[in-house]
Amino acid sequence: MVIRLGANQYGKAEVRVVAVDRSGPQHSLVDLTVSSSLRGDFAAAHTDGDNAHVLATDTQKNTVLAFARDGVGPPEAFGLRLARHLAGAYGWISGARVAVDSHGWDRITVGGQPHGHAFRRDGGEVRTAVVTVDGDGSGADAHVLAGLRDLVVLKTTGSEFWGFPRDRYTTLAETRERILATAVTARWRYTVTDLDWDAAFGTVRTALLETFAATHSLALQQTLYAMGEAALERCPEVAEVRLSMPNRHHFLADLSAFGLDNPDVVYVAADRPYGLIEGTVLRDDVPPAEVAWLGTPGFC
Ligand SMILES: O=c1[nH]c(=O)c2[nH]c(=O)[nH]c2[nH]1
Repeated sequence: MVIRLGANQYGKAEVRVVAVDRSGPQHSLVDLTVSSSLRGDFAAAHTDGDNAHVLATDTQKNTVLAFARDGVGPPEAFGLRLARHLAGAYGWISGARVAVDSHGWDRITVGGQPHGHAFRRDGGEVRTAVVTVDGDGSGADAHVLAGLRDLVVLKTTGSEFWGFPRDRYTTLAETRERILATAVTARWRYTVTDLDWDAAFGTVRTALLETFAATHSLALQQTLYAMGEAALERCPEVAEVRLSMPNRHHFLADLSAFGLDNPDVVYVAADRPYGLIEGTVLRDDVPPAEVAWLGTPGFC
């Protein structure tokens, strides 16, 4: 029997970095959580404790902070800079993955005027980017995923669920009227590495939101597909969209014990369990790039 080291990667997870631009009277800030992972020949560190190939995770953290000194820009661009640098740092490093979560802040309004240096955290939604450089960081081997998570949406009508099979365990009533609510996690893969990242992100996010609202839903699965389809239609640089959408069930409350009817007014917002609807929508004329998704946990 031979025991050997299999796939491995290592890096610094969740470096929290806030970079402030004070160059004008209206300050701006970016608030990031950055995780780096390196792939390559690190066998000796595992088998012999030989750290000659180990770019310390502390160094990786410092690199994140140092790179933020020069301005950050969109998370995709920051991830590309970092991943290219890390992948090219030493010959034994064969690739780098950098994940960047961007936390939004809104300017506080005082007396109707946007304040220059006071901000309010803008809810739970997070913009995400994952850059993978497979190779020495020089170019064509880079992949960019953009995305978002915890985009919480709800519609009060335009959602039905019926026509599903019934067996001896089925109790769910068919419905032609229900609340549809979810917290969208989405990641999409670009076919390019040079793009107006903020504009493309805005296009896809708007496509997701508008389609959630506009689709008369017969199932969350149908809404998911329509959202992915709209993203691909509106952003030609996107090859595939992966979506994970928990069905945040809202059950009509039974008020009959109180002698009250309930004509679609009062709902119990259930916490768990929840349906979990996940899917990929993709162009079939673009080659897959599984390396872009390596290390991305869960469905997307
Ligand atoms: O949109 C839905 N899809 C399902 O698969 C499902 N299953 C369920 O119980 N409710 C729902 N709703």
